[in-house]
Amino acid sequence: MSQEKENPLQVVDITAVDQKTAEKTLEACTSQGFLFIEGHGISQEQVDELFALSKLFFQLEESEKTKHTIDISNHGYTNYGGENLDPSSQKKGDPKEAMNFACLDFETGLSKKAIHDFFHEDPRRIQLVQDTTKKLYALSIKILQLLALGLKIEDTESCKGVDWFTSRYDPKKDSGSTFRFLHYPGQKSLNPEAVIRAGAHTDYGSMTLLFQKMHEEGLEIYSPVYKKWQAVPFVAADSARFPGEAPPIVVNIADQLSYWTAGLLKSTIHRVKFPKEAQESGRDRYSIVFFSHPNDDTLLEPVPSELIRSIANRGANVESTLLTAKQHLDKRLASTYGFY
Ligand SMILES: O=C(O)CCC(=O)C(=O)O
Ligand SMILES: [Fe+2]
Repeated sequence: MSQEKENPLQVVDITAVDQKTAEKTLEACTSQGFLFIEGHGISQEQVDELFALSKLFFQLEESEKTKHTIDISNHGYTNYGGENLDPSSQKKGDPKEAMNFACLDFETGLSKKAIHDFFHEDPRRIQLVQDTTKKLYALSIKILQLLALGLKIEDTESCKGVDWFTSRYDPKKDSGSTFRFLHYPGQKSLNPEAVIRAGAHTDYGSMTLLFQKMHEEGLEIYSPVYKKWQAVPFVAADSARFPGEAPPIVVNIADQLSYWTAGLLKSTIHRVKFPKEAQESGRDRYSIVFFSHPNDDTLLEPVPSELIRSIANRGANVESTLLTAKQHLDKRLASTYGFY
């Protein structure tokens, strides 16, 4: 009998940027707001190295890790309880730690800010971070092109429809994009039903890409389709079709793509819990995440598309005044970390 867990999400092969792939991607983003992508071209070897690097970093002494504590630009290390993703219903912060690389320059793949010494101790570490950052940026650009094709965004004087999103993604200009290592320590003694590892939230950027590992599940979405919590399983790589490639990457729509599309694309609520198996094994969860954001000065206005005009009057952001990407991010970070 198959051991495979049920998967409520579509797995889309994004090798080709064409209308067929665009429509499949759009369909997933307008229903669950979450999907898996394969044909992404990132190797298993690279992902294994990333998880090994992340584990090594989190094994450092607390006093070492806190040398680069998270700052107002969302760059640096945050330890247990430092971040509260659901401040309205949780008093305490989340039981997790994270290392963020923010203020990214996508031509170099480096942060414009200082990075913890650990990543410079061996040049291979920083090269791995840089190379991955550039690849994840390129992948998010590809997905944005697919979404623009799926939405049939119209050409304007200044920009072709297919480039509407990506023209707001100048690699040198400031953005809220962040590359992040996450660690949720296993806690055998806790009641799995009661313990949330990352509180319910939507993401703040335009989309998020996420790597997770086998036997370290815990991510759940509040399905806009089924109106209930659904577990996101680990999906193994299809090595016959994609030799050497890492497993399918989880992609989710975040707030800014929802604003841009008057709510047509779903910025789905999600959280991380201790599943029963993790409770029994006491196993930690490691995940690696890329939050893709447009440039700070981008206005979150509806995109020029008939599909969006036809729903604009019932969209999610109809009553709100238009924000820029940076205004939106600052608002969300302020409540997450208790800034200001
Ligand atoms: O670790 C995960 O699976 C989810 C992380 C997450 O949702 C976030 O950091 O926004
Ligand atoms: Fe998230």
